[in-house]
Amino acid sequence: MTMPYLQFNDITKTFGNLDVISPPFSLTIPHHQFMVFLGPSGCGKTTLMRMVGGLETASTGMIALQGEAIGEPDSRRGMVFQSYSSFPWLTVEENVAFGMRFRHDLTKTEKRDRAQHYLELVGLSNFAASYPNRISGGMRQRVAIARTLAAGSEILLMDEPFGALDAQRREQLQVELRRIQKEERKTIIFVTHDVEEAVYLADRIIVFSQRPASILEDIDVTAQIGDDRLLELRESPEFLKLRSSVLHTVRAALGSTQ
Ligand SMILES: Nc1ncnc2c1ncn2[C@@H]1O[C@H](COP(=O)(O)OP(=O)(O)OP(=O)(O)O)[C@@H](O)[C@H]1O
Repeated sequence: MTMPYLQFNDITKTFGNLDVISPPFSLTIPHHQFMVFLGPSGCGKTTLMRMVGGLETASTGMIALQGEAIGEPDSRRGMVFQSYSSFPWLTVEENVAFGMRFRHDLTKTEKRDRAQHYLELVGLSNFAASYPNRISGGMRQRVAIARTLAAGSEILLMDEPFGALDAQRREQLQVELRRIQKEERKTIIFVTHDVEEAVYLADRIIVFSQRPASILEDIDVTAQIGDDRLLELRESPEFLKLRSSVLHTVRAALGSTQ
């Protein structure tokens, strides 16, 4: 039997008197899966993600990565949040290189090559020497993604990373992220409120109930719309059908009838 890659084993979480994850939450995420967590505000998605990152501990239960309990944050698990705080006194390339500061296995030249490779991947080669306050919010988000990839994280934990972007940049980054995830074979947990974004990006969507969070639905997106996410797919009948059914599930989670 193969070892599960990332496994939530009977997790519960309480903050004081507040039950955030309950009943015990269990989920297995295979290697290289693009997983999207979708659910009402405040239901506990971020808390679950922070647990994978090692920033929060479960009240009961365990999260295991390849059979080993998750502990302190390390560079295997990289986090990208909605608002990225870059260092204004470092260039774009230096900000990306900063993600590799603990990679003592890499020489200075290798770090530089890697930084350039990932900047190219996110389409920012021409801005390597720019300073963060001279580029747009969307570009800064790409810097954050490049930095996390350059660090060599095999799991990307992304908490509404595109939330603050305008629709056009958001769509562009969705396309790029999906491409990078497939090319680099990353495992991603991506939190969003946006159903369209969820369906476009995900191999699989977990829809959460209101707090305390439990799984309302586990949707195999790839089985329904395939692996190849061309932009045109968003207008296809199968995409629209799935989007509408996910929307209904999310509305049901909020307790409204329509
Ligand atoms: N450190 C903490 N101490 C006390 N309560 C907390 C703490 N962290 C989170 N909570 C509470 O736990 C609940 C779940 O929060 P969480 O951020 O995980 O939700 P979420 O589903 O990610 O919400 P959103 O989509 O709005 O970001 C919220 O009610 C929040 O106020």
